[in-house]
Amino acid sequence: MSLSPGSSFSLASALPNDTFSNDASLPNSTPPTTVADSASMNSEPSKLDEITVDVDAEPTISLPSSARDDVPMTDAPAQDSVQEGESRDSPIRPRRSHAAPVYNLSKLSGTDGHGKRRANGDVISTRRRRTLIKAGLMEDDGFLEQENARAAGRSQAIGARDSQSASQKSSPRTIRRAKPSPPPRSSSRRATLDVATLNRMIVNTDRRGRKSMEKIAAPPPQKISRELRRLQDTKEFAHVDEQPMITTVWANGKYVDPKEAESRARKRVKKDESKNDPPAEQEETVSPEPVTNTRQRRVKKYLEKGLYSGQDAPMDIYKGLTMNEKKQLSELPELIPSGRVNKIMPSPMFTGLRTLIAGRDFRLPFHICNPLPPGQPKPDEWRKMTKNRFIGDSKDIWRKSPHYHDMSKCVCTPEDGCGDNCQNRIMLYECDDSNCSVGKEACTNRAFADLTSRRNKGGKYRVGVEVIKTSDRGYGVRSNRCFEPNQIIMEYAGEIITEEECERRMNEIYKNNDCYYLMSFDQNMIIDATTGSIARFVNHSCNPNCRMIKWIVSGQPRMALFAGDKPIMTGDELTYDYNFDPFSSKNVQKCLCGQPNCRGFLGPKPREVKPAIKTVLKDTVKAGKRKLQEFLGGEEDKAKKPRAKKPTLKAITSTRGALANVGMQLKQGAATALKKTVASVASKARGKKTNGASQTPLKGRKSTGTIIKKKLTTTTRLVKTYTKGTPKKQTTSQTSVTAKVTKKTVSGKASPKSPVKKTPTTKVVTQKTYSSKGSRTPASVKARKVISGLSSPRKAIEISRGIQTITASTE
Ligand SMILES: C[S@@+](CC[C@H](N)C(=O)[O-])C[C@H]1O[C@@H](n2cnc3c(N)ncnc32)[C@H](O)[C@@H]1O
Repeated sequence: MSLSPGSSFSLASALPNDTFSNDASLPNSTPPTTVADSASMNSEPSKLDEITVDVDAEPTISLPSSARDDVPMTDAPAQDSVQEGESRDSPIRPRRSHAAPVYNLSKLSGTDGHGKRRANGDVISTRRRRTLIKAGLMEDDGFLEQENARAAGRSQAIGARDSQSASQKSSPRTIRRAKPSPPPRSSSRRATLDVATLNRMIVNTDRRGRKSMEKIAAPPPQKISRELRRLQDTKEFAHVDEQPMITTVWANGKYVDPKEAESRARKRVKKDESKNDPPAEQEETVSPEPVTNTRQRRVKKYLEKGLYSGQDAPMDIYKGLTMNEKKQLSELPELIPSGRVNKIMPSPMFTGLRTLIAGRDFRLPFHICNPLPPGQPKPDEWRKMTKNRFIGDSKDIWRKSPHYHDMSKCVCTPEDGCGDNCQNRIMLYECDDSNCSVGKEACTNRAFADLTSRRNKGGKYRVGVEVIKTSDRGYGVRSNRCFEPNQIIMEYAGEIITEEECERRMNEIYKNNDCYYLMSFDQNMIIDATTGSIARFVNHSCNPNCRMIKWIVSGQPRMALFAGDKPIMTGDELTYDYNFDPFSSKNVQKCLCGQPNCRGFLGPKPREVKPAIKTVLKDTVKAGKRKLQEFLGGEEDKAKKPRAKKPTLKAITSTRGALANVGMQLKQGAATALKKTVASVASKARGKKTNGASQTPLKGRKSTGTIIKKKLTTTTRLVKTYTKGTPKKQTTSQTSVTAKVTKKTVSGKASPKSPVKKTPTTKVVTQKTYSSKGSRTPASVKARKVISGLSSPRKAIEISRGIQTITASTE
């Protein structure tokens, strides 16, 4: 093998400390097999061998094809080169003639001095050894040549070769090529590289190429999970099915038997065939071709005009609209006419254009609880509290003040169920085991207990209310469910404070507030629900659907919001009449309840009613007196005079309802209000009975006469109360209380003036207590206190500033 002088390169081989496999330990045991070996064996140590490669002598570098077939590709060039330089017939060489060429790469690359790796039992040479089997390097016989040529001045080598071949061949191409090639580059980056570097480059190139080839040939194994690795040798992994796979077909949740399906399909085909079969005479002529799929595709029918047929979009959608509506319409991009007329299923919106523009409120079905999604905004200052808490001196005052234990006791029977006639109910006392013998199951006068158990069960439906943000009145409360008339909804709970504390808070803490949450309570104390229950968010309305009522529960007064006389539907905003006392004109707030009877501002009930009441009262007093006279006279001279015809009333609904009606009648100024009231009570009672709305069993009700008497005397007493006392402060509480007094009177057959003396029953005793010690009567105390509070000295008035008076609550 020889290279032209110009194209020769030096092949450095590590000779003295060559780390070639056996060289260090057994120099003679393994004969040199490569150029490097032979060179190293025959040359002086630490001397670079210079191998001259003749680039032009192509046959010497690339084996003849015949020879290549016989010899492994990797070995051929090396062997050839050996054959050239050495004796092929050497007794030692042939044995290893097929060995791959080995290069001492560390030596070649100059990294032989970098370090050594010690192995057990090895005699470590002083140099690091690195063996590279140049397998594949010579696979392409032109590769080495090209690399060498490139490294040692490719242009020169190729030029030389080209010129030679050009002289040999005379094809036009070769002629063209024979043109004088540009002079070889005198300086090239690679040309100046030493052999070691070049070799390293060759090796690297080879390694990279081989790797990439390997990658293409066999992509790197994908990472598989441990479980799969364990399964690798299983048949399942290899997708080898030992048993035949049974596939089942299911349609509409039913197993489809393939045989059955097949037979059915066959039958269907037959049917179709028979349908499509030509007449018998033609049958003979038709060749028996196999029928493939004779089923015809069904033609789809589209509905051109459907539900809204005849409601084509108007060409001029602005026609007939007002200017404002036109403007609004033009702002709705989806309604801008596109020019296309929708002929298929026109939308009904074209007929409801106005509705679409204006929008329309709708009401959910009554049984749908549709709570707001969580995360609604809540006022920062609100701290929720579901039970009353005494603050400061209020506790001591409360302790010292009279309590209401044993002040009312009902005599209902389980059949009565503590209905409308229940003494406790009438007195606004909640029944419990201490004052009611009917029992938990049958008693229907345990609203607060019911509320507690309902809330304890939890859930939005049971709570039944939620805080909403109104458009103009701040927060409000709406129902999440339906409530029956007079059903308890929620308790108004908060901090119970004294008047002094209230005043302090008003002057110091709430002085800049727009909203007040102060409610007149009991014993001249106030519930401040700034920290309190949800009920504090209930807004005012001049035509409310709820009432705030104070009840005595286990001897303690408690306030709660109750549904009014009408049921409350899901989604209704809950309101009650604040009967607000703004104290000064500065505090007067505009009422935004939007009711037809709105008073225009948040304030007490109008005083204009007074004269009317006075007039009415006078008349009513007269009428009442007359009635009473008649009644009492009738009682006394029963035998002498025939009694007035009694209405056939068997039950009444509630005293409160009746009295509300009375109030209404008084406002109308009718002197005959009494009669009408009685009539309305009677009719209402009848109605309730018919409808079954009342929870009171009718069985236990007393005689009609008694009930009517009660009502009659009630009215009388009411009138007297107003006449004697402070008619301005008419309240339902008063009426309720008065009703009791009257009832006593009736049952005791005593005069209204001295009901106590003539009350023989337990009921009467209780009532007597109230009437004789008016200040101790819970409801009357409450009512009177408020009344006196409103007309009391300045301080009291100041304190009541912004307080929703109890009169409002109990209405
Ligand atoms: C007890 S708070 C009711 C809850 C209050 N809306 C809130 O956002 O907290 C009473 C205050 O609500 C407002 N309010 C209640 N009802 C109103 C009505 N009908 N019109 C105007 N404002 C009302 C007034 O500012 C009043 O002082």
